[in-house]
Amino acid sequence: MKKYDVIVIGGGAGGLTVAAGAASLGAKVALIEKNSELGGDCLHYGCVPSKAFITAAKEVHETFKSAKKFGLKVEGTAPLEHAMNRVKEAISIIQEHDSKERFKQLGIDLFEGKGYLKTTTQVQINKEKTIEGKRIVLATGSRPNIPPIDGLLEAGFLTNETLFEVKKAPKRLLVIGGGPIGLEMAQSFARFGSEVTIMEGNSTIFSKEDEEIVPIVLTELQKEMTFRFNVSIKKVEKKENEKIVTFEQNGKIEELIFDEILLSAGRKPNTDGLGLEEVGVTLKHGYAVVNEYLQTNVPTIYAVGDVNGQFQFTHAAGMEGKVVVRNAVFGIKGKVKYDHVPWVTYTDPEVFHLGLTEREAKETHGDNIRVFKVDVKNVDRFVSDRDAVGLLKVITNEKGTILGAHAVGKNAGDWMQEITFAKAQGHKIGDISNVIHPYPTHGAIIQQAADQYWREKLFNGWVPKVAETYIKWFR
Ligand SMILES: Cc1cc2nc3c(=O)[nH]c(=O)nc-3n(C[C@H](O)[C@H](O)[C@H](O)COP(=O)(O)OP(=O)(O)OC[C@H]3O[C@@H](n4cnc5c(N)ncnc54)[C@H](O)[C@@H]3O)c2cc1C
Ligand SMILES: NC(=O)c1ccc[n+]([C@@H]2O[C@H](COP(=O)([O-])OP(=O)(O)OC[C@H]3O[C@@H](n4cnc5c(N)ncnc54)[C@H](O)[C@@H]3O)[C@@H](O)[C@H]2O)c1
Repeated sequence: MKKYDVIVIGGGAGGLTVAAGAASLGAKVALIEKNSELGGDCLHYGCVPSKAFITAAKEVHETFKSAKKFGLKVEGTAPLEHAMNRVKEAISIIQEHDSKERFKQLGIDLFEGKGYLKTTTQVQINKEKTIEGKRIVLATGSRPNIPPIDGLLEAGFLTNETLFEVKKAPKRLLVIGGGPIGLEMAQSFARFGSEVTIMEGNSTIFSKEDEEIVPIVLTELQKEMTFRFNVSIKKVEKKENEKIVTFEQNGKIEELIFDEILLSAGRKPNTDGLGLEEVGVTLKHGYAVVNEYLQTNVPTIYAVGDVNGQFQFTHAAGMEGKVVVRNAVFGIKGKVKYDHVPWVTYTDPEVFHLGLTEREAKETHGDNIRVFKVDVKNVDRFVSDRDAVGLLKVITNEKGTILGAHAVGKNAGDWMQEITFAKAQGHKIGDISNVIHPYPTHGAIIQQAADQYWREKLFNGWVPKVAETYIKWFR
């Protein structure tokens, strides 16, 4: 039986980081992937195709908007096929980074097939070959959650795994679930001409976001699609090409007809059929439970990425992968820290999230917090670009240490990155005031928040008193 230092099961964002990191540091690594290509969900059915689709849709939207502004005439509906071709092109270009050749050149043994844990150190591939590893890293990701709605399976639906194969935008599209997948894709389909309805079980969208950010983005999204909140979908019936959806909202039963359904109702971990329970790994709601070292209760088995149910983002999987390389390969006990993990929802306008919301900061720090807000209307570049919808919020403690930062606005994901750096490096909000921001950039909004901190200090602290005395004396 072939022996390895590390066996990685799953060749997505998390697994590839562990495999490449461990191999480049000299460990003997086996990587098992059930699909014919590496890259996982992010590359094939997630971040990459969705962002290519979003950009194509944004271009179509901007074309109509700009034409109207300039009194030009643009007619018709953009063909969805062009966008889907772009999606394929993006995948194939980025696929080269994750090519099998690249990983083989790092000395990694690649196995195509399904991994199954025979023991706490042995993995069987496709019930044929068995290999042994000192450490095993689970990086098997997640898949769409399919809620038990009567008739849904029979009526058929799209998920993130099938939506990028669609050739023509459905006329009436129902999106079940108003999380990031649903919202990003709903807006894109709307921009290709679909009449989109989002049905959400909760009373709002963006439930993890700061409460002042949510109404701003919701108001913008409502201009392009219809939202139904507090909905319980009872059944779906297919009649010829139509899907009849019966649902309850505010105690009232209603029926609506759609041409297609997109399911974006959360994720399920890929832990079934892996033999985890048999070797004693503890699961919670199907996710592999890990400690702060990303180790399961079985000391030889670690878990990174979506499968451990912590932060379901590519950059979080990558960060966790690096922690596991240290812990599983070198035995240096490094703890995983999520305090500085930001995320962005790529709706238009975008929503950026880092750290505590104002409500969470109040819960943990009481009244000893400061909140600095800048409306994008007060930032010249947003005004001159006519993109003056949005808000920045930075939440600090009394001393100016950044606890959280949140923003909604055009390309917020890009211009907010500076604050992630500041927070991660332990810089205080006031430090940003000394950073020169070229005029007129969108990023200058962060400097404006930092300037507020100093203004508050100057006008409320000991400085004005000293200054007053000094000026009197000086005269
Ligand atoms: C539509 C969509 C958009 C998204 N957009 C973003 C975004 O913009 N930014 C962001 O940060 N995140 C985004 N995400 C989330 C991101 O895709 C995931 O968090 C990320 O892919 C998780 O990486 P992973 O390595 O845990 O899992 P994956 O990338 O899913 O990789 C798991 C791999 O394991 C393989 N596998 C599973 N079981 C086995 C087995 N038994 N044996 C062998 N191989 C197996 C799978 O085939 C897969 O290749 C998006 C997700 C979706 C669905
Ligand atoms: N931009 C990004 O970084 C990005 C983009 C897409 C996805 N992701 C990642 O993927 C994860 C999964 O995204 P998601 O949108 O599928 O999941 P989600 O869990 O974030 O949201 C699912 C939504 O569906 C609702 N829902 C569930 N069942 C329902 C039902 N039967 N009827 C009506 N509503 C229902 C839930 O209340 C929830 O609001 C995200 O949490 C995120 O970590 C990230």
